[in-house]
Amino acid sequence: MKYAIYQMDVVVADPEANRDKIKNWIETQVSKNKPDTVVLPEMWNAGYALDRLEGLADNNGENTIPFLSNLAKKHQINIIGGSIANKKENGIYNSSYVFNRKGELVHQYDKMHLVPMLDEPKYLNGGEAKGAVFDLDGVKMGVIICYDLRFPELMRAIALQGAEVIHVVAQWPTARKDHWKFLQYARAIENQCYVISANSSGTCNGTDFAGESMVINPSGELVASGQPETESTIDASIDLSIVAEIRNNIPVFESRVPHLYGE
Ligand SMILES: NC(=O)CCC(=O)C(=O)O
Repeated sequence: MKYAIYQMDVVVADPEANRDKIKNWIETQVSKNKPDTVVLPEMWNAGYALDRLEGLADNNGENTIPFLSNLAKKHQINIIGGSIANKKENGIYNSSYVFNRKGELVHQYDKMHLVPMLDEPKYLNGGEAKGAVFDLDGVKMGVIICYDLRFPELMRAIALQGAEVIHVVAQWPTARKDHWKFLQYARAIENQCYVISANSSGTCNGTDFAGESMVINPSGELVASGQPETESTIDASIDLSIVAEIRNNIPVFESRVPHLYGE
């Protein structure tokens, strides 16, 4: 499966400009490399303009869902749609949508762990749906959002449901870039799955975002990565046969003893 990852400089507080950027970027990728799957970063509609989200957030995906669905269908690509600020009945969420090649919405997820260091708990509601897997081109996959990466329980739950590829969509700051990188290696190794991330670059309210989006294989080897702090595209192909191979050689899932973990 061929991937193109958009390590995007999100235009703060300008959803229309960001939709234009994404449309142009997808059209360029399709004409250049014909990817099977593209990945977008976190909060790409508004960035971290949290105090202005009342006016900027989408309403239950009413702009984002048709926008991404049409692009997926038109170009026959899968889209891991990053995430957006999204207004629902009882508040604003950080919501992710995933579309298959037919433009069908196959998965949605609201970020469950809100990041205190970026003030999310003050402005957003946390999602309450259980982590779940979806299917793209016959492959079981998952998606988590940025700060979720610090909670191994969530990725483990998704891997236990059979995910072979887990995406991390992010706006992770440069200030903690080593955590960003090492946690992704750890999650890939412990869950013996591909970890594929799309981080943003650029700056919002004095916070610089790290870039360095990554593709890590189930053995913990780096397949591809983006430049630090620079808008760019990461192209990578993944070989799914490695997942079964590593899971056979080091049978971590069979060696688990959950009844002894005191949960
Ligand atoms: N957008 C985020 O969730 C950032 C997470 C972060 O800054 C951290 O975990 O550190």
